[in-house]
Formats: sequence, structure tokens, C-alpha cells
Amino acid sequence: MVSSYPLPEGFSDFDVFSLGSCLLVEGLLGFFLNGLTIVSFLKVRELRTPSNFLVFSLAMADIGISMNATIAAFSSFLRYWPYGSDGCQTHGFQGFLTALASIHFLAAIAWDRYHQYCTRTKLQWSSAICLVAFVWLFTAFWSAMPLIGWGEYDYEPLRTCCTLDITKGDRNYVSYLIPMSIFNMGIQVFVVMSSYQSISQKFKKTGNPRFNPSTPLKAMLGCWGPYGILAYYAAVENANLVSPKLRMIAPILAKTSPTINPFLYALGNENYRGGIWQFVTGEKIDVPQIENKSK
Ligand SMILES: CC1=C(/C=C/C(C)=C/C=C/C(C)=C/C=O)C(C)(C)CCC1
Repeated sequence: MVSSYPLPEGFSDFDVFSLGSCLLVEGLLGFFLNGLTIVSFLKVRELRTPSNFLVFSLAMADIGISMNATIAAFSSFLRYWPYGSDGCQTHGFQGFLTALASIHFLAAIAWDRYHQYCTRTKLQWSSAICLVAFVWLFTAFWSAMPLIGWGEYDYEPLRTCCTLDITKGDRNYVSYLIPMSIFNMGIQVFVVMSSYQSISQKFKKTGNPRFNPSTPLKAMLGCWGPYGILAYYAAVENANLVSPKLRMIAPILAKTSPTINPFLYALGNENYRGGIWQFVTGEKIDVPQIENKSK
């Protein structure tokens, strides 16, 4: 690899190589697992239901995060960012857009599951399509703002990846952070928490748990919580006082979400798993359906 470029401040040769390798593994695993989820949906007719369209949309968002991670891995191995400052802005926008969309789809799936199991109503295509279109437009708005000066995209401490710059901690940053995190994380955490709480009560009543209702919230908070903590810490304290290595933990954890989500929502979903199996082996199996009313 090219070693003529100086190391970013606070990182040893070994750190840069290890972080680059982490990013590469995350990128490739996410690419493979979400690719499988996407292609199965497109190829297996029985999978193409409105509820599974939400899982498909989650995989589309997650494959975007995986692409972002793979580019970051590549430039980590190069030890410099080869795409210039326009490339940095584009990378920041693309990463933010897909990451925020992924968080929204986790909430959309939770809301849909609440209706499936608790109110026994089935999602309709028109509602699913409107919901997905709304999520992409809404997240495009929040990710475009730093491009026009509300918030700012800049290099991460490793200097091989671009995302929201938390280091300034000025009024512009704080005025963006607060509404952005309420509309793109706060509400979603509330929806996920309350939906799975109701589902958990329902499962206790019926004595037939179809999945572990506490896992989705734990996974969501585990992946995105550290980012939120770091971003809010940067609003009150100087983020440069946190060691660059420690600051890299949040984006690395966030980028594990495209690997975890397919296990929870596609392979871990009795409905979707059968379709993936059918796509991979060609063997047709009955996809279990829940008897529901229409919504
Ligand atoms: C800032 C921030 C958030 C969004 C973080 C995102 C979307 C990060 C994307 C990072 C990427 C793609 C990094 C690439 O290296 C949350 C979680 C909504 C909560 C509050 C603070």
C-alpha cells in the first residue's frame, strides 16, 4: 500500500490498518447480506408483499452504508482521501442519507409489526410506497442541509471518510443537531420502543413469541447510541479533547448496523427467510402468513 502519506494525528500504522480492515469487513459483509436480501425480494414473487417492501427498503439503505464503508476502507489503506473536497461532500451526503433512512426504516418495520401482531391489520401497497417515498425525501432534506451551510460535512479523525463535522460545536452545529436528532432518531427510538413493548405484551398473552421483541431496540441503540452521545458531547464540550481513536468508535459501531439488520429483519424473519432460501436453493417452501385484516 502507499506509505508515503503521513499518518493522521493520533493514529499509528497499526491503528490505520486495523480500522481500514474493520471498515472493509463491515463493507463487504453488509454488501453481501443486504445484496442477498434485495435480490431475493426482486426474484421471488411470494416475497413481494408491502411489509417485506419495508425490509427491502431497509436493505437498500444499508447497502448504501456498506458502500460508504468500503470507500472509507479503500482510502484508509491508501492513507489519504483521493476524491477531493467535492468527493468529501458527496461521501458525507451519501453516508448521512443512507444512515438516516436506515434508522427510519427500523421504525417503519416496528410500526408495521405492531399492526401485524397487535391490531391484526395488514399494510397496503399504497401506504408502504408512500411511507418509503416519504422517508427518502425527508432524509434527503436533512442530509442536504450541511451541503448548503446548516451543519457541515468534513473529514473524520482518520481523514479517510467524511461525515457531519462535530468538532466545531458552534451555534450552527447545535442548531442543526437538536432538530435533526429529534426528527431522525428521537421519534424513531420512541416508535421502536413502544411498538415492541406492545408486541412483547401480546406475545406474553398468546404464549407464542415469534421473535425476541427486545432485540431490535438493543441493536438500534447499540449501533447508533454512541454516535448520538458523541454528537451531544461535542455540543457541550470540545470534541477535540476526546482522543481521535475513541472518536472513531462511533462511526465504526454505526457501520456494523448493515451487518446486524439482515440477521434481525431478513434472515431472522420467518416470512423473509423462506424466500431467501427459495432464491438460493431453488427449493419452494411455504412462506407462513399471519391472518390479518387490511389496513
Ligand atoms: C449525528 C447524529 C446522528 C446521525 C448520525 C449519522 C447519520 C451518522 C452517519 C455516519 C456515517 C455514515 C459515517 C461515515 O463514516 C443520530 C444518530 C441521528 C443521532 C444524533 C447525532
